Amino acid sequence: MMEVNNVELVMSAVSPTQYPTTGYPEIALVGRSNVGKSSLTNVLINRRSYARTSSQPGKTQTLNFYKVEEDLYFVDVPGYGYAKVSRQEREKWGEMIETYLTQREQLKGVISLVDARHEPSQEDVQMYQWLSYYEIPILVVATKSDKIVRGKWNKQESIIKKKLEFDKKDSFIMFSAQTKMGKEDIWKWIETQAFGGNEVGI
Ligand SMILES: Nc1nc2c(ncn2[C@@H]2O[C@H](COP(=O)(O)OP(=O)(O)OP(=O)(O)O)[C@@H](O)[C@H]2O)c(=O)[nH]1
Ligand SMILES: [Mg+2]
Repeated sequence: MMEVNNVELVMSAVSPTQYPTTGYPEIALVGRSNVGKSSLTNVLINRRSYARTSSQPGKTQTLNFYKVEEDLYFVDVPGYGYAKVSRQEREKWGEMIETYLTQREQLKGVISLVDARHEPSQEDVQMYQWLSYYEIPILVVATKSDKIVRGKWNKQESIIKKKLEFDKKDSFIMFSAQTKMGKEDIWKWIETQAFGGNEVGI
């Protein structure tokens, strides 16, 4: 697992002209508002509260590029499914992330977060199907697993995979930002996508 000492939020971007130009591989995090994207980012980079987490959904409004060492970027994508934004804002959001996800050469994979407790929403399914269509490597992370008893993890995994029409070529990991369960496996997936399996930075 990559040992992270240095992280920097280098850019909050809304358009391609603002994306970083260093050329490092990028891993994006997507999921509905409040699902735990910022919390996962913080666990991966060993910070308690580097990426802003909030109990108020819809806090993150831009593509946030976190530079991890001189190796890669995590891109925190603003959450979908936040009801209180206007249709116009939603359309703008859609355009921003569609442009990023379909046109960014440096993008090596997407971590799609779902809530471990629930069947994925229609928007979760749409996002997963959409990423599949563009042949983007996907890791589905079922987060907040600390909120369900261990005995139900397998059942929840089946429910989530069935609803998403999960493809075997993708990966699935149960995670908790509270217990950090799944962190090492998520790092392994990231390193494989970003560097073809060669560990760096240790
Ligand atoms: N128990 C538990 N709570 C979590 C976990 N992950 C996130 N949370 C909580 O869920 C809330 C939302 O987490 P964030 O990480 O801010 O969610 P986000 O997806 O970044 O939300 P937006 O930026 O609004 O899209 C916060 O109160 C977190 O503390 C987890 O694994 N377990
Ligand atoms: Mg966030």
